[in-house]
Amino acid sequence: MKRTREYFSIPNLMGYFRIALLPVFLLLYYRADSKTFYLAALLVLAVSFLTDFLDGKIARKFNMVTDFGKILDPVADKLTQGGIAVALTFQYPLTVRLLVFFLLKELYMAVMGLILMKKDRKITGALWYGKACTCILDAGILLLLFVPNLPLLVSNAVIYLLMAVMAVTWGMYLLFHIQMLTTGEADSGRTKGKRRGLLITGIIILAVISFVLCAILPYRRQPEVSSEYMESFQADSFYGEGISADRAVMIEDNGAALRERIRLISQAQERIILSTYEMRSDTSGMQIMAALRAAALRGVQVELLLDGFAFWTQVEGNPYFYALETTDNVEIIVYNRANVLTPWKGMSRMHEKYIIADDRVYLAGGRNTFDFFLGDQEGHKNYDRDVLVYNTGGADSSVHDLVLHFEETVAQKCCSLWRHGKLLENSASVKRAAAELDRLYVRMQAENPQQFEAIDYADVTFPVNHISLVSNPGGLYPKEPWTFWTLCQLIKHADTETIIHTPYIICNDYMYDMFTEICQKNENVMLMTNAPSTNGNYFGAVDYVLNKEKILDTGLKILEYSGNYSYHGKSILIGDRLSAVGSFNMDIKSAYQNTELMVVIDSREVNDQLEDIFLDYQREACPAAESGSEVEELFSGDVPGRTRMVRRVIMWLDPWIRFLM
Ligand SMILES: O=P(O)(O)OC[C@H](O)CO
Repeated sequence: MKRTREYFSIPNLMGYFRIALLPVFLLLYYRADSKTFYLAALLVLAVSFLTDFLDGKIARKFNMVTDFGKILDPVADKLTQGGIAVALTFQYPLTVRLLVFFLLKELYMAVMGLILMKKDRKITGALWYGKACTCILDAGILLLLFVPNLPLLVSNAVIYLLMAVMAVTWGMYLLFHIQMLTTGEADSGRTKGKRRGLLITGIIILAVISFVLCAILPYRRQPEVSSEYMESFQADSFYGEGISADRAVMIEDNGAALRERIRLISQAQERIILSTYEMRSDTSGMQIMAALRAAALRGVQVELLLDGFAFWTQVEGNPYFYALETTDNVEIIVYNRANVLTPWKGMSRMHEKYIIADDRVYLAGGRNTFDFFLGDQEGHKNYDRDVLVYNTGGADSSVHDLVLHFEETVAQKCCSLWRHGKLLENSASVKRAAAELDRLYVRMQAENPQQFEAIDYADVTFPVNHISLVSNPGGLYPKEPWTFWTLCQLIKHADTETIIHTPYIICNDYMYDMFTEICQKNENVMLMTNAPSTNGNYFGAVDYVLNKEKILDTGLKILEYSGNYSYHGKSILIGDRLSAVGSFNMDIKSAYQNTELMVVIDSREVNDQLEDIFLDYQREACPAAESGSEVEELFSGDVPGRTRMVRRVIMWLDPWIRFLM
């Protein structure tokens, strides 16, 4: 009778109620595709927390503390924590790993608790690290739960931090338990704790310094171009006699750039290759993913090559990319995946941006795969450029060279297939993301059917004499500056009017010398770059201001672009035949660290088209003044405080690490 009364005491009934609330919370959170469901789920959780807070108080105040209650309360706590972790997997797939880790740790704690109890070992003093871990875990989980749609970088960082905190705590518990089992008691004293704390802080500081040095030092020296490569260069090979199999046209408008990508993907029959430096799951990125998934589902082989740094900030942990990757016929390949254990490899990036459909058509240029570059998205825009190349059917088409280039790139050791466990594949967030991509594709077809229609590319492209691809050597670490050197040789060789458009210009001495050499031979070399106020890249803006005199001293005629949006196009007009378009910025990173791809087109018509485009931009540009007040402008009152602060930090860092910027 007493037992029955214990089971049904008010605090214990509150404990059952808490457990009963769990499925309600999970159901609401799972269905939370609108604010109402989401708030309802959070309300249920709040009621559960309140009940937890009150049941102990009631038990103590009204003398209702029972042995059964002592077990029920922590069980309800753990179930709620576990339930929250499960709920998080609906939104953030990576929390599956957190959940597994959490369960393993709790299992260990339960088993060790039983062993210690059996051996009659009593724990004296509070285990501060256990409490600290619970606090940090709760704070992190509540952050993930209450702040929906956190940037991926933040949610990933929180998840990995929580796992690291759990791992450290687990390690400390392990030492504690060993001590308990061997000596029968364990010291949780403050002095020892303080000493251990200092040691850990010292180790962390040392690790951070070593990490930074290892990441930076390998890139301080930049290699020269080998004589072998120089000897292999033949300027004439960039020009063609007669008409080649390729036809080409510049794609200038961001809306057209998205439409042409969708058309190209939806018309592909056998294979799509997409190489992109950065891809996001925003409006345009989602449309590309939806189209790629649809293509894969109809049997087209889809290969997506992503850079390893952007992969970490945009892809890892993103349910839409998991949904795409789990689709049959899709392979996601990661170039130099960011790894904290090998910081010396970290600075080499895959920066090429191109998409190929079968052996028929490709787009290559400076556009990344997100809203700043694709589609007409409100509030997001950069000006940029692709060249669309159409193979009319001949064996001499550059599309074959590009496919070969892709295959050589992904065959390198630094490229790996993205693999993840079945656990993630089957998580609710991934399944939901796949369904969302499929619905989006149907909607795109209904709302914008024209972009799915086949067009005769011959009608919209110009004849071409020859197309050559220029790229840097493969491998990680600083590379010979093949692309920079080759472009400079072409400019030198042509000895005619040349206009370079680059969003940023950050040069080392070799690059300055090369420009000086070019300008001594050819007075008509103009370079347009963003004015500091228009430059979307903090490093680019600051370094330009600091080194403007040096740039002007080379003899280059500099124009500063100050239109409505930041200019991101990377192209060169060489005389009246050659046009180079691609990913190459006139900076040290593009010259020595990144993979880059420039498409050099010999075609008077394409050259004319690019010249008109250049003139349009140049109307909104002014010649750079010898010395200006740019430094003050970077920090003027109109500039938002946060931007000013970032610029100040970069200004201080620039002389030390400009080779990485
Ligand atoms: O703006 P992007 O896409 O040319 O990338 C610039 C980065 O610094 C890569 O080197």
